[in-house]
Amino acid sequence: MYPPLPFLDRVTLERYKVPNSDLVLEKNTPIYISMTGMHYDPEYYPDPNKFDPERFTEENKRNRPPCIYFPFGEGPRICIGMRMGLLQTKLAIVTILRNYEVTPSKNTPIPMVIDPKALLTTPVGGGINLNIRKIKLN
Ligand code: HEM
Repeated sequence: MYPPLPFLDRVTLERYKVPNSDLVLEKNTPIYISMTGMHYDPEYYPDPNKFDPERFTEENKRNRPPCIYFPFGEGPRICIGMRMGLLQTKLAIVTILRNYEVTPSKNTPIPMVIDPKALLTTPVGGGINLNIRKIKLN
């Protein structure tokens, strides 16, 4: 749910009237799109701070409108390294979880508090404390 990059930036190439509103964006207006805001919008993600992997079943993904979950951006400038990023992340998680048990500690912030001054999505304090225990394989 937490996008590592919390927002996308764009610039209008021409004057644009936002449909169903009086808002007009002049040419060359910088636009910032909050991915964190979209990913935590209770209209699409009820109880957004709850850990609920069911949100990402194929059926639930299909039923959401586009651009409601887009951690790699969207459109012609979507992240070119998306597949590599997903692969690396899954490999890292599997490599850790096959050797270690990871559990919250008494110092784990739940929910995580995001540093409002950080450019990237970063917890306040710069990290998340967890208990890590090596799994003994027979
Ligand atoms: C979990 C990992 C990653 C995340 C969450 C991520 C996220 C993003 C996001 C949000 C954008 C902006 C897209 C937009 O404006 O619509 C972007 C752009 C980009 N990313 Fe990634 N990225 C990841 C990994 C990678 C990797 C592994 C590479 C290269 C090997 C990469 C290369 C790029 C490049 C070159 C762009 C600019 C694309 C353009 O402007 O045409 N990213 N990424």
